[in-house]
Amino acid sequence: MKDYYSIAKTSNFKSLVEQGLMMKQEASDFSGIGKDKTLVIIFFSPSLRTRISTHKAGLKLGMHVISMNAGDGYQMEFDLGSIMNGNTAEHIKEAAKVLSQFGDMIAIRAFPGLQSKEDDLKDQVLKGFIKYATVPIINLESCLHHPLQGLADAITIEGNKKTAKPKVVLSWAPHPKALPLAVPISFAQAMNAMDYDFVVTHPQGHELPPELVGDLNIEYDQRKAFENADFVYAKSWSSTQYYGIPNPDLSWIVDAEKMAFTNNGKFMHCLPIRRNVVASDSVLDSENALIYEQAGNRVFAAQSVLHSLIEHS
Ligand SMILES: NCCC[C@H](NC(=O)CCC(=O)O)C(=O)O
Ligand SMILES: NC(=O)OP(=O)(O)O
Repeated sequence: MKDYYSIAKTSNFKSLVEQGLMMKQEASDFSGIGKDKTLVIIFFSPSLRTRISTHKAGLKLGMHVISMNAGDGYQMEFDLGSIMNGNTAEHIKEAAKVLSQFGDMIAIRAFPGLQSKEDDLKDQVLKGFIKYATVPIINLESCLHHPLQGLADAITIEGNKKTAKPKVVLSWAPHPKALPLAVPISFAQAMNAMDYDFVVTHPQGHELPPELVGDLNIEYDQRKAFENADFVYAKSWSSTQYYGIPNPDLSWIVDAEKMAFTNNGKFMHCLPIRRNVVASDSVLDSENALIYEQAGNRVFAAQSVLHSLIEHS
Protein backbone atom coordinates (compact mmCIF):
# COMPACT_ATOMS: atom_id res chain seq x y z
CA MET A 1 0.00 0.00 0.00
CA LYS A 2 1.69 3.22 -1.22
CA ASP A 3 -1.10 5.74 -0.45
CA TYR A 4 -4.39 5.46 1.46
CA TYR A 5 -6.66 7.25 -1.01
CA SER A 6 -9.81 5.12 -1.33
CA ILE A 7 -11.10 1.81 0.01
CA ALA A 8 -11.61 0.37 -3.48
CA LYS A 9 -7.92 0.99 -4.23
CA THR A 10 -6.86 -0.71 -0.96
CA SER A 11 -6.17 -4.38 -1.65
CA ASN A 12 -5.63 -5.25 2.03
CA PHE A 13 -8.79 -3.55 3.40
CA LYS A 14 -10.00 -6.59 5.37
CA SER A 15 -6.59 -6.97 7.03
CA LEU A 16 -6.68 -3.25 7.95
CA VAL A 17 -10.03 -3.94 9.68
CA GLU A 18 -8.57 -6.94 11.55
CA GLN A 19 -5.46 -4.99 12.51
CA GLY A 20 -7.60 -2.07 13.77
CA LEU A 21 -9.67 -4.45 15.92
CA MET A 22 -6.50 -6.07 17.24
CA MET A 23 -5.01 -2.68 18.13
CA LYS A 24 -8.26 -1.79 19.93
CA GLN A 25 -8.36 -5.03 21.94
CA GLU A 26 -4.67 -5.41 22.83
CA ALA A 27 -3.21 -3.14 25.45
CA SER A 28 0.24 -3.53 23.81
CA ASP A 29 2.70 -0.67 23.42
CA PHE A 30 2.88 0.26 19.71
CA SER A 31 5.13 3.27 20.23
CA GLY A 32 8.18 1.67 18.56
CA ILE A 33 6.42 1.34 15.18
CA GLY A 34 6.65 4.99 14.13
CA LYS A 35 9.80 6.00 15.99
CA ASP A 36 11.67 8.83 14.22
CA LYS A 37 8.89 9.14 11.60
CA THR A 38 7.03 12.41 11.05
CA LEU A 39 3.37 12.72 10.05
CA VAL A 40 2.44 16.04 8.42
CA ILE A 41 -1.30 16.85 8.38
CA ILE A 42 -2.82 19.62 6.23
CA PHE A 43 -6.44 20.76 6.58
CA PHE A 44 -8.10 22.65 3.73
CA SER A 45 -11.49 22.03 5.47
CA PRO A 46 -12.83 21.90 9.05
CA SER A 47 -12.60 18.86 11.31
CA LEU A 48 -12.99 17.75 14.92
CA ARG A 49 -12.74 13.94 14.93
CA THR A 50 -10.33 13.43 12.05
CA ARG A 51 -7.94 16.05 13.32
CA ILE A 52 -7.65 14.76 16.87
CA SER A 53 -7.97 11.01 16.18
CA THR A 54 -5.31 11.01 13.44
CA HIS A 55 -2.97 13.08 15.60
CA LYS A 56 -3.53 10.72 18.54
CA ALA A 57 -2.95 7.64 16.34
CA GLY A 58 0.38 9.09 15.21
CA LEU A 59 1.42 9.77 18.81
CA LYS A 60 0.41 6.25 19.90
CA LEU A 61 2.73 4.82 17.22
CA GLY A 62 5.55 7.02 18.50
CA MET A 63 5.47 9.44 15.54
CA HIS A 64 6.13 13.17 15.52
CA VAL A 65 2.94 14.90 14.33
CA ILE A 66 2.73 18.38 12.77
CA SER A 67 -0.59 19.75 11.58
CA MET A 68 -1.49 22.94 9.77
CA ASN A 69 -4.60 24.65 8.41
CA ALA A 70 -3.96 25.27 4.71
CA GLY A 71 -5.61 28.68 5.16
CA ASP A 72 -2.65 29.75 7.29
CA GLY A 73 -0.32 29.19 4.30
CA TYR A 74 -0.39 30.63 0.78
CA GLN A 75 -3.39 30.23 -1.47
CA MET A 76 -2.67 27.20 -3.59
CA GLU A 77 -2.84 26.74 -7.36
CA PHE A 78 -3.80 23.32 -8.69
CA ASP A 79 -4.03 23.82 -12.46
CA LEU A 80 -0.99 22.88 -14.54
CA GLY A 81 0.29 25.57 -16.85
CA SER A 82 -1.71 28.35 -15.23
CA ILE A 83 -0.30 31.90 -15.32
CA MET A 84 -0.19 32.68 -11.60
CA ASN A 85 -0.77 36.42 -11.70
CA GLY A 86 -4.00 36.26 -9.64
CA ASN A 87 -4.69 35.27 -6.03
CA THR A 88 -2.90 31.92 -5.93
CA ALA A 89 0.69 32.19 -4.69
CA GLU A 90 1.98 28.61 -4.42
CA HIS A 91 1.58 25.72 -6.86
CA ILE A 92 0.67 22.29 -5.47
CA LYS A 93 3.78 20.96 -7.26
CA GLU A 94 6.11 22.95 -4.98
CA ALA A 95 3.97 22.43 -1.87
CA ALA A 96 3.88 18.63 -2.30
CA LYS A 97 7.59 18.31 -3.04
CA VAL A 98 8.60 20.55 -0.12
CA LEU A 99 6.25 18.87 2.39
CA SER A 100 7.61 15.48 1.28
CA GLN A 101 10.97 16.53 2.77
CA PHE A 102 9.34 17.43 6.10
CA GLY A 103 7.05 14.43 6.53
CA ASP A 104 7.50 10.69 6.03
CA MET A 105 3.82 10.75 5.10
CA ILE A 106 1.32 13.52 4.45
CA ALA A 107 -2.36 13.43 5.44
CA ILE A 108 -4.76 15.85 3.74
CA ARG A 109 -8.40 16.92 4.08
CA ALA A 110 -10.00 18.87 1.23
CA PHE A 111 -13.80 18.95 0.84
CA PRO A 112 -15.48 19.50 -2.55
CA GLY A 113 -16.76 22.93 -3.63
CA LEU A 114 -20.19 21.38 -4.45
CA GLN A 115 -20.60 23.89 -7.27
CA SER A 116 -19.57 21.71 -10.22
CA LYS A 117 -19.91 17.92 -10.22
CA GLU A 118 -17.41 17.73 -13.08
CA ASP A 119 -14.78 19.64 -11.04
CA ASP A 120 -15.44 17.69 -7.84
CA LEU A 121 -15.17 14.32 -9.64
CA LYS A 122 -11.56 15.30 -10.50
CA ASP A 123 -10.68 15.30 -6.77
CA GLN A 124 -7.75 17.50 -7.73
CA VAL A 125 -6.26 18.36 -4.32
CA LEU A 126 -5.78 14.75 -3.21
CA LYS A 127 -4.88 13.52 -6.69
CA GLY A 128 -2.41 16.41 -7.09
CA PHE A 129 -0.67 15.57 -3.82
CA ILE A 130 -0.49 11.89 -4.82
CA LYS A 131 1.01 12.92 -8.17
CA TYR A 132 3.66 15.33 -6.91
CA ALA A 133 4.56 14.10 -3.39
CA THR A 134 7.36 11.58 -2.99
CA VAL A 135 5.97 10.12 0.26
CA PRO A 136 2.67 8.29 0.99
CA ILE A 137 -0.52 10.40 1.04
CA ILE A 138 -3.40 9.67 3.43
CA ASN A 139 -6.87 10.91 2.46
CA LEU A 140 -8.61 12.53 5.44
CA GLU A 141 -11.77 13.20 3.32
CA SER A 142 -11.63 14.51 -0.19
CA CYS A 143 -14.34 15.30 -2.73
CA LEU A 144 -14.95 11.58 -3.29
CA HIS A 145 -13.57 9.47 -0.44
CA HIS A 146 -13.33 9.34 3.35
CA PRO A 147 -11.50 6.02 3.69
CA LEU A 148 -10.50 6.36 7.38
CA GLN A 149 -14.20 6.85 8.19
CA GLY A 150 -15.13 3.79 6.10
CA LEU A 151 -12.48 1.77 7.90
CA ALA A 152 -13.70 2.91 11.34
CA ASP A 153 -17.26 2.02 10.24
CA ALA A 154 -16.23 -1.51 9.22
CA ILE A 155 -14.32 -1.93 12.51
CA THR A 156 -17.48 -0.81 14.37
CA ILE A 157 -19.75 -3.27 12.54
CA GLU A 158 -17.26 -6.15 12.94
CA GLY A 159 -17.10 -5.43 16.68
CA ASN A 160 -20.90 -5.36 17.09
CA LYS A 161 -22.33 -7.85 14.58
CA LYS A 162 -24.20 -10.89 15.87
CA THR A 163 -24.29 -12.83 12.59
CA ALA A 164 -21.57 -13.46 9.99
CA LYS A 165 -23.46 -11.55 7.27
CA PRO A 166 -25.51 -8.78 8.94
CA LYS A 167 -28.02 -6.67 7.02
CA VAL A 168 -26.60 -3.15 6.77
CA VAL A 169 -28.68 -0.24 5.42
CA LEU A 170 -27.24 3.08 4.27
CA SER A 171 -30.08 5.59 4.54
CA TRP A 172 -29.93 9.02 2.89
CA ALA A 173 -31.00 11.77 5.30
CA PRO A 174 -32.28 15.33 4.92
CA HIS A 175 -30.00 18.33 5.58
CA PRO A 176 -30.25 22.12 5.20
CA LYS A 177 -27.01 22.09 3.15
CA ALA A 178 -25.82 19.98 0.24
CA LEU A 179 -23.08 17.70 1.61
CA PRO A 180 -20.20 15.75 0.00
CA LEU A 181 -20.52 12.22 -1.42
CA ALA A 182 -17.29 11.08 0.25
CA VAL A 183 -18.74 9.36 3.34
CA PRO A 184 -21.46 7.34 1.52
CA ILE A 185 -19.02 6.37 -1.28
CA SER A 186 -16.42 5.12 1.23
CA PHE A 187 -19.09 3.38 3.29
CA ALA A 188 -20.43 1.61 0.18
CA GLN A 189 -16.90 0.58 -0.83
CA ALA A 190 -16.26 -0.73 2.70
CA MET A 191 -19.51 -2.71 2.73
CA ASN A 192 -18.74 -4.18 -0.72
CA ALA A 193 -15.33 -5.29 0.61
CA MET A 194 -16.87 -6.85 3.73
CA ASP A 195 -19.48 -8.99 1.89
CA TYR A 196 -22.39 -7.97 4.15
CA ASP A 197 -26.05 -7.90 3.05
CA PHE A 198 -25.91 -4.23 1.99
CA VAL A 199 -28.94 -2.14 0.99
CA VAL A 200 -29.00 1.58 0.14
CA THR A 201 -32.11 3.73 0.43
CA HIS A 202 -32.41 7.29 -0.88
CA PRO A 203 -34.78 9.52 -2.85
CA GLN A 204 -34.63 9.43 -6.66
CA GLY A 205 -31.83 11.67 -7.93
CA HIS A 206 -29.37 10.88 -5.10
CA GLU A 207 -27.81 7.85 -6.86
CA LEU A 208 -24.12 7.44 -5.95
CA PRO A 209 -21.67 7.32 -8.90
CA PRO A 210 -21.82 3.67 -10.13
CA GLU A 211 -18.22 3.84 -11.36
CA LEU A 212 -17.18 4.26 -7.70
CA VAL A 213 -19.70 2.15 -5.77
CA GLY A 214 -20.51 -0.62 -8.26
CA ASP A 215 -23.90 -2.24 -8.65
CA LEU A 216 -25.73 -1.42 -5.39
CA ASN A 217 -28.94 -2.95 -4.05
CA ILE A 218 -31.12 0.22 -3.96
CA GLU A 219 -34.56 0.24 -2.26
CA TYR A 220 -36.34 3.56 -2.74
CA ASP A 221 -38.91 2.78 0.00
CA GLN A 222 -37.05 3.70 3.23
CA ARG A 223 -39.30 1.71 5.60
CA LYS A 224 -39.08 -1.38 3.39
CA ALA A 225 -35.27 -1.02 3.34
CA PHE A 226 -35.21 -0.91 7.15
CA GLU A 227 -37.06 -4.24 7.53
CA ASN A 228 -34.89 -6.64 9.57
CA ALA A 229 -31.82 -4.39 9.34
CA ASP A 230 -29.07 -5.10 11.90
CA PHE A 231 -27.37 -1.75 11.26
CA VAL A 232 -28.77 1.54 9.93
CA TYR A 233 -26.19 4.10 8.77
CA ALA A 234 -27.70 7.55 8.20
CA LYS A 235 -25.95 10.15 6.07
CA SER A 236 -26.99 13.11 3.98
CA TRP A 237 -25.36 13.68 0.61
CA SER A 238 -25.93 15.99 -2.31
CA SER A 239 -28.34 15.15 -5.06
CA THR A 240 -26.28 13.87 -7.97
CA GLN A 241 -29.03 14.93 -10.39
CA TYR A 242 -29.30 18.51 -9.06
CA TYR A 243 -25.74 18.74 -7.79
CA GLY A 244 -25.14 21.15 -4.91
CA ILE A 245 -28.86 21.90 -4.36
CA PRO A 246 -29.90 21.12 -0.73
CA ASN A 247 -32.68 18.61 -0.07
CA PRO A 248 -34.19 19.23 3.39
CA ASP A 249 -37.06 16.69 2.94
CA LEU A 250 -37.77 15.81 6.58
CA SER A 251 -39.89 12.79 5.62
CA TRP A 252 -36.51 10.95 5.35
CA ILE A 253 -35.47 11.60 9.00
CA VAL A 254 -34.43 8.45 10.89
CA ASP A 255 -36.75 8.26 13.91
CA ALA A 256 -37.97 5.64 16.38
CA GLU A 257 -41.01 4.80 14.22
CA LYS A 258 -38.73 3.79 11.32
CA MET A 259 -36.13 2.05 13.53
CA ALA A 260 -39.01 -0.15 14.77
CA PHE A 261 -38.95 -1.90 11.35
CA THR A 262 -35.37 -3.11 12.03
CA ASN A 263 -34.08 -6.20 13.82
CA ASN A 264 -33.45 -4.17 16.99
CA GLY A 265 -30.93 -2.46 14.67
CA LYS A 266 -27.94 -0.41 15.71
CA PHE A 267 -27.77 3.19 14.52
CA MET A 268 -24.60 4.69 13.01
CA HIS A 269 -23.51 8.12 11.72
CA CYS A 270 -20.02 9.54 11.09
CA LEU A 271 -20.76 12.82 12.98
CA PRO A 272 -21.16 15.78 13.12
CA ILE A 273 -24.93 15.27 13.00
CA ARG A 274 -27.82 17.75 12.84
CA ARG A 275 -30.09 16.50 15.62
CA ASN A 276 -33.79 16.19 14.74
CA VAL A 277 -33.03 16.71 11.04
CA VAL A 278 -30.87 13.69 10.12
CA ALA A 279 -32.05 11.59 13.09
CA SER A 280 -34.29 12.24 16.07
CA ASP A 281 -33.02 12.67 19.64
CA SER A 282 -34.79 9.41 20.55
CA VAL A 283 -32.60 7.48 18.05
CA LEU A 284 -29.36 9.31 18.88
CA ASP A 285 -29.82 8.90 22.63
CA SER A 286 -31.02 5.29 22.51
CA GLU A 287 -28.81 2.44 23.70
CA ASN A 288 -28.72 1.15 20.09
CA ALA A 289 -26.80 4.22 18.89
CA LEU A 290 -23.17 3.38 18.16
CA ILE A 291 -22.15 6.94 17.27
CA TYR A 292 -19.66 7.50 20.10
CA GLU A 293 -18.00 4.10 19.77
CA GLN A 294 -17.85 4.68 16.00
CA ALA A 295 -16.07 8.05 16.48
CA GLY A 296 -13.73 6.44 19.04
CA ASN A 297 -12.81 3.79 16.48
CA ARG A 298 -11.34 6.50 14.25
CA VAL A 299 -8.15 6.27 16.37
CA PHE A 300 -7.77 2.52 15.69
CA ALA A 301 -8.55 2.98 11.99
CA ALA A 302 -5.83 5.63 11.71
CA GLN A 303 -3.37 3.51 13.72
CA SER A 304 -4.00 0.56 11.42
CA VAL A 305 -3.39 2.64 8.27
CA LEU A 306 -0.28 4.41 9.63
CA HIS A 307 1.12 1.05 10.73
CA SER A 308 0.52 -0.48 7.31
CA LEU A 309 2.10 2.49 5.47
CA ILE A 310 5.17 2.40 7.74
CA GLU A 311 5.49 -1.38 7.27
CA HIS A 312 5.43 -1.03 3.47
CA SER A 313 7.70 2.03 3.24
N1 LIG B 1 -16.30 14.18 8.06
C1 LIG B 1 -17.57 14.00 8.45
C2 LIG B 1 -18.58 14.74 7.65
C3 LIG B 1 -18.09 16.00 7.03
C4 LIG B 1 -19.08 16.67 6.13
N2 LIG B 1 -20.16 17.20 6.93
C5 LIG B 1 -20.36 18.50 7.13
O1 LIG B 1 -19.60 19.28 6.61
C6 LIG B 1 -21.53 18.90 7.99
C7 LIG B 1 -21.63 20.39 8.11
C8 LIG B 1 -22.94 20.86 8.65
O2 LIG B 1 -23.74 20.12 9.22
O3 LIG B 1 -23.17 22.07 8.45
C9 LIG B 1 -19.64 15.64 5.14
O4 LIG B 1 -20.85 15.43 5.11
O5 LIG B 1 -18.84 15.04 4.39
N1 LIG C 1 -16.41 12.06 10.98
C1 LIG C 1 -15.50 13.01 10.72
O1 LIG C 1 -14.70 12.90 9.79
O2 LIG C 1 -15.54 14.06 11.56
P1 LIG C 1 -14.75 15.44 11.42
O3 LIG C 1 -15.32 16.11 10.18
O4 LIG C 1 -15.03 16.18 12.67
O5 LIG C 1 -13.30 15.16 11.24
